[in-house]
Amino acid sequence: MSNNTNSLPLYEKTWIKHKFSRVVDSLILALLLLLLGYRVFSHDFYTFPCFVAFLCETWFTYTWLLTISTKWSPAYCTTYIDRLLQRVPESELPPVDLFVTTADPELEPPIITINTVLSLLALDYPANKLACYVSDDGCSPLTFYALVEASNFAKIWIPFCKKYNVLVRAPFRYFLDEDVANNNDLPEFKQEWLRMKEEYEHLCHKIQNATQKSIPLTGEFAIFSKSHPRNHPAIIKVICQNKKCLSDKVPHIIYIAREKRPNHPHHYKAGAMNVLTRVSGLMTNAPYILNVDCDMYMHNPKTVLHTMCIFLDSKGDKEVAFVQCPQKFYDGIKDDPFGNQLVAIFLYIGGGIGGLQGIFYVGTNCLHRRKVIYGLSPNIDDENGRLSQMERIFGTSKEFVESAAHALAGKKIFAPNDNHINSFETAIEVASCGYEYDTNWGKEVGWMYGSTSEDLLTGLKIHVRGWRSEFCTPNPIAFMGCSPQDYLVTLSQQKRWASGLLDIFLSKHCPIFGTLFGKLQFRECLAYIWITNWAFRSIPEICYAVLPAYCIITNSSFLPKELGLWILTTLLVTYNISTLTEYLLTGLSIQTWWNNQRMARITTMNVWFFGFLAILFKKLRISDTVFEITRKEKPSTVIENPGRLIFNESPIFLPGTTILLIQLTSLVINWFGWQQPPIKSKDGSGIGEVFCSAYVVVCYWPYFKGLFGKGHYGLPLSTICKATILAFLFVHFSRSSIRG
Ligand SMILES: O=c1ccn([C@@H]2O[C@H](COP(=O)(O)OP(=O)(O)O[C@H]3O[C@H](CO)[C@@H](O)[C@H](O)[C@H]3O)[C@@H](O)[C@H]2O)c(=O)[nH]1
Ligand SMILES: [Mn+2]
Repeated sequence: MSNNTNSLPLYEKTWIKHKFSRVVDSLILALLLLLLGYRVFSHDFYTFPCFVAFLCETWFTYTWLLTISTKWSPAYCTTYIDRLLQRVPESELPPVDLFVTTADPELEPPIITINTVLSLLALDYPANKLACYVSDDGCSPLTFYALVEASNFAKIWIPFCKKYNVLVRAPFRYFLDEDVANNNDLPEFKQEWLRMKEEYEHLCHKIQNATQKSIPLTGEFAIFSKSHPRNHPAIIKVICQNKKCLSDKVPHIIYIAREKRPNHPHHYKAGAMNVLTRVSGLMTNAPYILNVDCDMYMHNPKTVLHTMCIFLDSKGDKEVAFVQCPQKFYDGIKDDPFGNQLVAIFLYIGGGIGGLQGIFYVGTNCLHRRKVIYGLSPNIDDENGRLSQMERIFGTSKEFVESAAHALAGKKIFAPNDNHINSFETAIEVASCGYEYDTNWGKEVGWMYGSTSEDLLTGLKIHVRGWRSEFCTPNPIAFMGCSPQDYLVTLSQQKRWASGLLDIFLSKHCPIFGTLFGKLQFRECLAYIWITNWAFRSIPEICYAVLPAYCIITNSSFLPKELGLWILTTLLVTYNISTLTEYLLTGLSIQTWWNNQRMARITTMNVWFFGFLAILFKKLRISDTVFEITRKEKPSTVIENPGRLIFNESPIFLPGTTILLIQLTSLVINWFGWQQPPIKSKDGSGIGEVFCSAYVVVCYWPYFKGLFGKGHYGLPLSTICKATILAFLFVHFSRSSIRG
């Protein structure tokens, strides 16, 4: 029997053949190609609007090719924890270091961060195998205070969770559901539940008080008195130490604020991750690293066991570099009005990439092998050649180089002991801002520098070395997080992503080189191109959106005639039916589908366009890109009109407003018949152009409401004025272009 179970795999990967969606996707591709062919051979190919339309449609075809290649062969993993636990005794489960990053106590309230930490500490995994490292880029005594208090609460919270097998181990979510207490039959449960709730409220209260009154900077906190968030020495504090190394106590908790000095680039999150990697390397040096952003919490306490099934399976051992888990967002606004819940994209694109060389690393909710982070390639156990150069690669700390050598060799060395945890001096050294000079940190080892999408770049470099990755989707979902609750936050996030991704495409890390000179598989490369080209998409979409208006104003036509028009119509209908079916099959509403379609258009033409400009300016050395941290809402904040777009003076609203005004002008011109006579009698604009223009207006309906909205729901007058001038110029130049 036991022999039998020992030979069973710990995880299985199944490829799904969605016949229907493959047929529909191919049909769309065929229609796109037909349309292009039709245009090339039609007599008006060389008119300006038709030629522009042709260029845009060529781009759409290219994007569609990338899309279907990416989602063609989705695969999902099933993991068997029971087999794992039979095969590997608890005492032999590998240690895991848990990394949490936080950067600003205002934008990321400490109460959110400690909930993340608590959910991780209470994992279903032996506590003596875990160590939680929190990086605080804000160097805030408040965050430190909150962690100290949370570690005290953890002493009762963890046993409670494990005793009653609690599912949601982030208290702020757990206590939302009052029914939990009422539905449980155990008499002592209710009492303990009430006590726990009281203790948690007490904890929140203390943190709240500390936020308002500011903490006296004496004793443990004295060190913060001399610190400024951007100018301070490294601060490392062991908040909690599992001294006796017991499997049912609170894991180690270590607070780290890396050194920061003005004029020293700190590389945002990637820099923080590298400091965490080095400090943990000195202290516990676990062979696996789980990293979670402070705005996510562990929703399935068995997640680490699930991912271990993949890592420890004999197949996965030499090839799987990291295991990425999906996330969902809590408190999403009904019908996803800003298109930021990313449900369908995670399922269809995420699953699709999972079926290729492996899912992308998305920066959070992911377990890495430490040795891969240290630059190891697959199927190589110990790169002896490297050892001589270790100092050049990893920096001058002897202790760290030694620990890295252990990690690379995959030796099961450490029972972490007090000496390691207390090796402060070296820890401070590796957390200093000058430590990385002349080393390979951020270039070949650790998290990669140079893009604000450090996550994708880091994963890409790993794939280029020939590693695979897996998508682990346990049920219930592994992680939950908070998505931006208002539109302005969504904007800054999307802009950072689009620019960071394009930055990768235009750098020496371009995925195409990865396939030509590295081990990046061809279709995986296409998937990377698909994502890193987001910002480029803005240009053809903007052109395509203003074309109908241009045609109405100049009384010309960009739509193909006769058969061509049929092809285009069938194309649009098929595309919309196919995306709608995907949404319905996922259990999403029609309204969600429409909101997502509309926001995709708005986001592409505005936010991604600004992402494109940001990279253009970076390349021209006019300005550099920065990592703008997204604001996380406090758990109880209520927004009065959550689904509605809000606006401010930012130029990011200018393109959208201009596009909308251009359409409205052209519709008015058409209505009153103020067009010029067409150059050739039968080639004027017609009902088709009017329909397209009206469609753009419908997509921009939130902006339309913004024209008349009040307060932050209204577009600022200055933006409307600038957009009016731009729209006027557009009409003027369109008209003179045909006269000239
Ligand atoms: O200088 C910095 C900036 C950010 N962070 C942390 O980075 C994480 C992500 O920042 P957030 O503002 O939440 O950005 P998101 O857009 O939500 O993050 C997504 O996109 C990022 C790349 O743009 C990835 O790093 C993230 O993992 C991914 O969740 C947070 O924990 C921050 O505390 C730092 O530690 N230092
Ligand atoms: Mn986030």
